[in-house]
Amino acid sequence: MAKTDAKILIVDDQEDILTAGRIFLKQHFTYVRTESNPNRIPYLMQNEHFDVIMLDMNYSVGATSSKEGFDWLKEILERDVNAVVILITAYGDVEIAVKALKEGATDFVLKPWQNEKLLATLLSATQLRKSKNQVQHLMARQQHITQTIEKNYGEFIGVSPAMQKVYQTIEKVGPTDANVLILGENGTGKELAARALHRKSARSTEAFINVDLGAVSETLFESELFGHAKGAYTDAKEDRAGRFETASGGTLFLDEIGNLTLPLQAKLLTALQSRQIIRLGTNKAIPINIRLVSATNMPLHEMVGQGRFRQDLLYRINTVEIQLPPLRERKEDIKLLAEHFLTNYRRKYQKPSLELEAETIQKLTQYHWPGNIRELDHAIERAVIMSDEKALQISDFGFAPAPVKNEPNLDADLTLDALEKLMVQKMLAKYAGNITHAARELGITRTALYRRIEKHGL
Ligand SMILES: Nc1ncnc2c1ncn2[C@@H]1O[C@H](COP(=O)(O)OP(=O)(O)OP(=O)(O)O)[C@@H](O)[C@H]1O
Repeated sequence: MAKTDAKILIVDDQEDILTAGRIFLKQHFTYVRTESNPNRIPYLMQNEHFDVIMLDMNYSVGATSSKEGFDWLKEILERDVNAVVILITAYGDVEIAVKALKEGATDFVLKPWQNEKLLATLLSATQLRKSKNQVQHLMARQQHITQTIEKNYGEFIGVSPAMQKVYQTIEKVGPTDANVLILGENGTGKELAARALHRKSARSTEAFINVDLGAVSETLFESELFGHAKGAYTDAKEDRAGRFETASGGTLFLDEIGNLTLPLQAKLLTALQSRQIIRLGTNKAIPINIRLVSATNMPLHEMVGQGRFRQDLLYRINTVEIQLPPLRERKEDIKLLAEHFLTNYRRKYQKPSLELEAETIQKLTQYHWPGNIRELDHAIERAVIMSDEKALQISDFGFAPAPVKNEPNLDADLTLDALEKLMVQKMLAKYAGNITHAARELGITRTALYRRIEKHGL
């Protein structure tokens, strides 16, 4: 049988125990080290990573209190919180074994041991160590990913009075657990605001989970939000937690909440009211502890009047409302934002000396920015790519979309690309720049639509 790849340390003052352990375990594990002097434990741990440490409880002649063993257990766990320690106890020391488990030991073996039992205990201990290592690795990776995302969703830029008000509200509301509804057109920074609220909260070290409700289909809604058990439906190949569960302890950001149909609004409301969810295909209620932040570009209050949005759901999600102003209503921020994006893209595209001239800034300020800050961001990126000059010219932007006047003449020499551009323009005009609706009618995702807007310079 192949040996298990693991490093085992046995600490015991009885040489016969060490010899027996070494001879037996070396047949099953790649590395076994024995030590009769517990005082060498710190040195050994400093120099080697052990997957499992087997630890005797008594070292002084005649000692039976196990005090030394408990002290060493504590010391080992202080040096490595993920250490997997198996205690070696004398027959009849059940109370001591139970106390040791409570203090962080993983398991115990009785002296003299039966080889088969010892092997089974050590195999599950090495498995546990492997899982602990994986968890640690995943946590480190998640932290790294979170930091990267936070960097992309960095600082808020803007000095306008409207934005000052937004900052003040975020400062006040962030640290509370209040449910917040963020309203504003596409690209005004709603997700940025939601992330800022999370960062300011006591939950900031926990997850920030984002659900784009505009992109979740009616059939997958429950599975996506509440999770499912294996076999709950054809494609449910394994048990899976939903976004509510994953966000537990942290913040759940429900983007595009105005796009939910009435039946789905009812399901969402039930989960929010009861503060628990039931995974699809099970009947066990799982308590959830989330801070809810929602966002939409739809006029939710009007929609309540029209019977398109449930009033009780609105009350549940809007303890505090934050209204993000469109960019055209805070023109004083355009210059700052443009310069901010220019700094980023100068670096990215290695054009360090590119400048924005006063005349270009003035033109940018006059434009109405239907796609708001996201549009400005993309416009600057495109202009930086296109520019051959020292300063960005307004012609590098080309952002004013030509209105779609006539239906395309399909008999004319129209390329597939030109046709795609026309379709995108038409849908954007039809839905007054509402990306979610235009994307839905085109049958593509919002990201895919943004890519096409970018591609065709719309
Ligand atoms: N005040 C701001 N300062 C700097 N960057 C901003 C600001 N507001 C928004 N942005 C940037 O603009 C882009 C769009 O912002 P965000 O995704 O938060 O908008 P949104 O309102 O959630 O959009 P949508 O409704 O389309 O989902 C992001 O890259 C974001 O970092």
